[in-house]
Amino acid sequence: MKGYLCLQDGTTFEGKASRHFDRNVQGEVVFFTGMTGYQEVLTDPSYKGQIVVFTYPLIGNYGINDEDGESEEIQVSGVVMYQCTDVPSHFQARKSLGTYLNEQNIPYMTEVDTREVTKAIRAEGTQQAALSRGTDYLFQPTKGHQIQQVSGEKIETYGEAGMHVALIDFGWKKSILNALLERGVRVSVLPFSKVEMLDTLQPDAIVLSNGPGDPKDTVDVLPLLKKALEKFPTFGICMGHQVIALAFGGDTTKLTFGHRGANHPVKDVVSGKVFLSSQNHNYVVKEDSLNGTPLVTRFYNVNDGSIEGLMHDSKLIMSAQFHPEAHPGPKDAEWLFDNFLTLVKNKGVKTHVS
Ligand SMILES: NC(=O)CC[C@H](N)C(=O)O
Repeated sequence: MKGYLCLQDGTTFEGKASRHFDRNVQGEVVFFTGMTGYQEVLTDPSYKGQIVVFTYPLIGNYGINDEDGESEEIQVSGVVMYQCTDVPSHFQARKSLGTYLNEQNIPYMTEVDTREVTKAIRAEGTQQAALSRGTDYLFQPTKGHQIQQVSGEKIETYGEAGMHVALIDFGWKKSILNALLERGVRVSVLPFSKVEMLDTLQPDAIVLSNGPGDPKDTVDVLPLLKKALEKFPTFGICMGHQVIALAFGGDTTKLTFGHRGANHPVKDVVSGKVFLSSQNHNYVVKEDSLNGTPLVTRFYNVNDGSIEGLMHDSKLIMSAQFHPEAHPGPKDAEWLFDNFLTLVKNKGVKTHVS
């Protein structure tokens, strides 16, 4: 059966529709360039509501396992691939990717020229798109604020003892929690709408999580958050990084087409080193908006020069636009967790160098 990926600019792509192609889905269309990591991408809450195009031509070859989910369920609205294998091969594989998508009623398309789709997105920018049975899909107005859809409602605690970190939940990935637990940290996951609870929790440090949609959706909590940032050592990851910039009076803007993949080079201006990073974002901090704020740029993207991380000029506040927790992608930036936790332990103030 035929299916169509319809972009809002009128371009359409034909492909083969999956078994559960019985409802049209609309979402922002984005492309991910990693060769592996599809399970992590599909379950990462930062992808909430998006239609993901995998540019690598063969997806699903190691199946779906019990370990790699970043949350309990698939978060994307639809998936577009060139080829999706029905016969996975891996000792941990529990089911095929197609079965997993069908079980959760997520429509997907195969036999799509994903290179052509990617070229269209690169030329015209990230936009709304639909998976539809026909080419005449009628676009609906979009409803914002995806963070509310993925952020939890109550405080959850993990780990027994050790330094206490509050993980502010904008839609956290399991790998961020794991990176902290592996380092002997006790974690309280705190919904972003309950930031005022930090005064009761009195953590040793806070980590601001990743999350879906526009970082400006957090505007209501920014004044409270800024007070917390000035009080507790803070590390912001992806949306958390963007929120730190906004809280201190910086600004964010949307890239024409975001960074999503496992090999984005980032330069650390402190060490002069370049490393590869895992990325998934549409928005970036505007460099000129940092003038007059206490934030300075620590990391740059080597490809397009955009800001990849910040540090505060006098407090222990640091951030990364990329994903040091990886999953998917290289672990080359994992040292940032060690760096941050060591600085917290040593009450590091000015130096952010490991
Ligand atoms: N992974 C994230 O936290 C993404 C942040 C934000 N939603 C963006 O697209 O830029």
